[in-house]
Amino acid sequence: MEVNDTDVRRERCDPDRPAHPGVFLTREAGKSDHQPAGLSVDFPVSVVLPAGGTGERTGLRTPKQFCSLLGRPLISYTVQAFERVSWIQSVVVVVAEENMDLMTDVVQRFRHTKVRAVPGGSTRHRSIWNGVLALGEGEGEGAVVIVHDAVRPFVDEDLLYKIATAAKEHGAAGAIRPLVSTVIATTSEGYLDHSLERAKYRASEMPQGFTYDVISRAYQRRGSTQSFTICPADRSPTSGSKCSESDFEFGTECLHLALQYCGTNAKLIQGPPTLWKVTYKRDLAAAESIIKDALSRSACVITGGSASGAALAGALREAVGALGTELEVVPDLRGENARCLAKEGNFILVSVGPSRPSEVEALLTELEAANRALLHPLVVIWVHMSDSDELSVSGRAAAVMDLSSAAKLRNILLYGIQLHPSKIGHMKTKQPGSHVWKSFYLCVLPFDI
Ligand SMILES: Nc1ccn([C@@H]2O[C@H](COP(=O)(O)OP(=O)(O)OP(=O)(O)O)[C@@H](O)[C@H]2O)c(=O)n1
Ligand SMILES: O=C(CO)[C@H](O)[C@H](O)COP(=O)(O)O
Repeated sequence: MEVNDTDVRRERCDPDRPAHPGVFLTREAGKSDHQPAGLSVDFPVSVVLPAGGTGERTGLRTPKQFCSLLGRPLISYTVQAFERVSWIQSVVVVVAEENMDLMTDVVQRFRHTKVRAVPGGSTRHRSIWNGVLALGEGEGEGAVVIVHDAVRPFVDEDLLYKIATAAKEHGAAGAIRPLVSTVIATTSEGYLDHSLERAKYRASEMPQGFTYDVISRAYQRRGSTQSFTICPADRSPTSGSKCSESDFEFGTECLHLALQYCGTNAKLIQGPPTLWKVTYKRDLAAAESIIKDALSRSACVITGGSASGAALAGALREAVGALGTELEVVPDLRGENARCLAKEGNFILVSVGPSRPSEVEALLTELEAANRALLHPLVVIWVHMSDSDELSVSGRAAAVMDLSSAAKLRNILLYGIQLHPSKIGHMKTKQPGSHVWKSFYLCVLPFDI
């Protein structure tokens, strides 16, 4: 999926206009290698992810948060988005009682480390409140709680930081987006009653952040005798009233509860278009394609150290660079180059001359040891250029096919491409994108797909 520059520019000029839904970056669970330099907070931050819904609007039997995107449940992507942020201490995922085992399995399979699952309630507000209660007062004074729908997987650290620090300062903060459609009120007979001036309103999105004091008091039930200290952000709560059963049953907005019952005016922060919530079945397909797109944006090319391998890799880099994919070329994965193992992206192994499936085997072993195919399928392409007339019908092709079948069981998709120099022509002397590169693509022979 391409982000159209014009859309992005337009959004920058006119914040009231929504643009393209955008892209996101994934990282491995528990790792924070992408962390923008210097982001840290000096107060505890925990997260509540409500994931206790049934996803009725998708029309699917499986709740959307457990639907699989590239072999991994949606909830795992959302958890990962928080887990990779070093200054977030813990994540409470709230799931329906009957899905507790499923969630435990997700946590184990994808090796999530900061996560705890607790049972949800019959509505979103009840689930969120259960999550806040599970955090407990142990969170302590001054702690910030971020609430985020489990079905909004594309949230980045920058925004989380802005929300957390604004919540700390103002008591509550929430992400907003410009409205896509005008909001109108209807009469009970189904006629237009009035319409709202679109530019004055915003869509309330997630994440939202609260000091622990504010969120705890916002959810205090009527009739509850528990007392809370008054937090600094407190101004004029509505005549001492507390959250009603009707709020718990029909409410859709935590920021509203903070305003109504703590007198806290949330600070609003415009977030990126990627905050959109997976609601319908088509959103699952869109989320998967965004993930796929992000995963195919970069790859590491390993040349084996030969000059011919490096030349082939260089030509490949220029060609795919023109298509928007970034290639990092290294001779091997030793020493400094081992950093490529920790980076997002796929792998291309280039070899020129005699075929050596053992090189491929060694790479697969390294990738497996680094857990590179744990969170999503990893693509490895072996590009082999050989003068030999014998192209694919050979013992070595069979060997690669065996490797490919074994790799597939480990979530690695191995593809083999054999190039024959006589069919490629003067590849090195031609510009990327020229007819020679077209023939590069045309003369590939897959060992196994
Ligand atoms: N009793 C509930 C209902 C909803 N949620 C969570 O709140 C988030 C946003 O809600 P929504 O998109 O409405 O999810 P569902 O209620 O599952 O969807 P639907 O309304 O289509 O049934 C989701 O992560 C959902 O799992 C929850 O934790 N507990
Ligand atoms: O945007 C939100 C809060 O501001 C919520 O995600 C939204 O209200 C959830 O509503 P629903 O569960 O009905 O989709």
